[in-house]
Amino acid sequence: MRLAALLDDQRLAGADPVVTGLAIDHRKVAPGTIFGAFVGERFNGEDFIAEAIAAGAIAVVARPEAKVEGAVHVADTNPRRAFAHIAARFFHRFPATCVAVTGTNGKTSTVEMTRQLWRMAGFNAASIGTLGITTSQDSASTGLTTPDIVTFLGNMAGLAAEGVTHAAFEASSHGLDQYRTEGLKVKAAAFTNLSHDHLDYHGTMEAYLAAKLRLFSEVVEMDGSAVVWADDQYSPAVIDAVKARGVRLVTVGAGGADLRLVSREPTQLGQSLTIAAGDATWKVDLPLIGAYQVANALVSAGLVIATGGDVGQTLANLARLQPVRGRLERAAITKAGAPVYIDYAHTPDAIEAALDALRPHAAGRLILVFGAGGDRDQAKRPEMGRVAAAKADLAIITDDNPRGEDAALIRAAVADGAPDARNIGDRRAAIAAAIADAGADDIVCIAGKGHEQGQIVGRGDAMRVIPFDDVAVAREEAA
Ligand SMILES: CC(=O)N[C@H]1[C@@H](OP(=O)(O)OP(=O)(O)OC[C@H]2O[C@@H](n3ccc(=O)[nH]c3=O)[C@H](O)[C@@H]2O)O[C@H](CO)[C@@H](O)[C@@H]1O[C@H](C)C(=O)N[C@@H](C)C(=O)N[C@H](CCC(=O)O)C(=O)O
Ligand SMILES: Nc1ncnc2c1ncn2[C@@H]1O[C@H](COP(=O)(O)OP(=O)(O)OP(=O)(O)O)[C@@H](O)[C@H]1O
Ligand SMILES: N[C@H](CCC[C@H](N)C(=O)O)C(=O)O
Ligand SMILES: [Mg+2]
Repeated sequence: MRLAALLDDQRLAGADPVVTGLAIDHRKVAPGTIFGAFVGERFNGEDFIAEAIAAGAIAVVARPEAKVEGAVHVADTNPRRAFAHIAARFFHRFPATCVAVTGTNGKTSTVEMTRQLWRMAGFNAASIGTLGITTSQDSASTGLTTPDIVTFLGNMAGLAAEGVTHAAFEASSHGLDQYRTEGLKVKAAAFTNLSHDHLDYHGTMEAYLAAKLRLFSEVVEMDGSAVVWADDQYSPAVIDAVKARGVRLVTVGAGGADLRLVSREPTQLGQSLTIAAGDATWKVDLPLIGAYQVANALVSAGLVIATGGDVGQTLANLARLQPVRGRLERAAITKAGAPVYIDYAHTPDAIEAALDALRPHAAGRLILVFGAGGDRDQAKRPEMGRVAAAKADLAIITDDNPRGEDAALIRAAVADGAPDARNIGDRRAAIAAAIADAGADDIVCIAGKGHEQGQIVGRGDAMRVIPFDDVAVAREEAA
């Protein structure tokens, strides 16, 4: 592809070079690359423009005030957005139906369930998010929920080339704020919920909400749909944004108009749901426990239906959903007979949702092992402690990716909200203590790491990932 066509600028037609690729890190620039120079948290990408051009960059997308000599300066006051749109034109072929999910909790679960429902309907479908890239054949990890824009669009184009027609992706608030999942046509966007997380980055709940709302007010296609979980405190704000934009609104939940949750009864292996859609009422045996899984399943069904799925078939297929890795996943039964669940809860709200999900299944006590990540939102730590103290019968605070911080100080901050909790830094020892303490009627919940495969310690060059898998450790300690 040639630069003039890509930038849609005929003035460049004279000496029109071939674009070979795109990069946002100057160390990845090769001859023929378009370089995106962004002002970040740690670095100013504009400081690397000269080096990028020396390495062969033919154009630089940067703010108007940036100094660009020896390459085309694509000046834009919002270079991240401009770059995303150029990158989308470069990769150009994406799955025909792409949908995005935002919210504090439930994004990974929802994109994965959406993928499964599409697959059951016979489509070649994929999901992209915290679990990496998942198709029916394959799964590959990417590190971040939403990696950088070049990786994201490159992956999406790769999926399309493999024949994937339907893709669901997580739009994290960081990703939305930094235009990391931009440029391709989003046919439907979903909102799950909003609660305390990532305030280290966004500062206030208002700014955090605003980052998420952009998915509805700017990103989703005008002829697309917004699927909104209706029962969250912030649902009205999202619905207002959807109405202001004028895209089609689909609401789901007890207060939903399109898929209305009429009742929910726990069964031995899951829950029996009654769902009203239009004039019809459907009974669904969802093979998953917990109110939160119902929410994610209904949002997924909403996305599938909003993009053309049959209502009856989609709701019937909910009965065949497979559990999502690390989301209330039962890993083991202890010698005493207590089930051990692994969950990815790492916010106050998620801990509450996970414990509420398990409570009806515990004749005895709920034992919780949990911790908070380092170099992330500090304000959520005592809140997580408070929810744990209120909702668990025994809480054990342990380490969860201390990163560059002193692990003992992170645990102390959590303990501020849970003064009676036990404090066992070593995660394996904490899991072993919970398992040893659990009686036949008790349930153990190990929260915070879900599918993760390592304990992250240190920062920068000193960062190390020590292999650690909650599921494997729970099985070993329960054996
Ligand atoms: C706070 C944050 O989100 N940071 C992300 C962001 O960094 P940034 O734009 O601030 O980048 P920076 O490091 O200051 O550098 C500025 C620019 O200079 C460039 N640069 C920098 C150094 C250099 O030598 N050469 C160079 O060209 C960089 O590529 C960048 O474009 O953009 C980078 C590239 O896309 C990301 O790798 C980085 O994620 C960091 C590692 C991170 O930990 N992010 C987490 C918090 C995150 O994003 N998490 C969410 C999950 C949220 C959830 O699901 O709950 C996610 O979506 O994964
Ligand atoms: N709809 C929901 N409401 C409340 N809590 C939920 C909901 N869905 C999931 N959770 C809780 O949040 C945890 C993480 O779920 P999931 O990975 O699906 O969310 P996510 O939004 O992708 O998280 P992340 O921000 O880390 O990417 C779950 O293990 C569960 O404890
Ligand atoms: N996507 C989440 C993951 C947190 C998981 C938890 N194990 C931690 O490290 O805090 C985040 O970036 O905040
Ligand atoms: Mg996720």
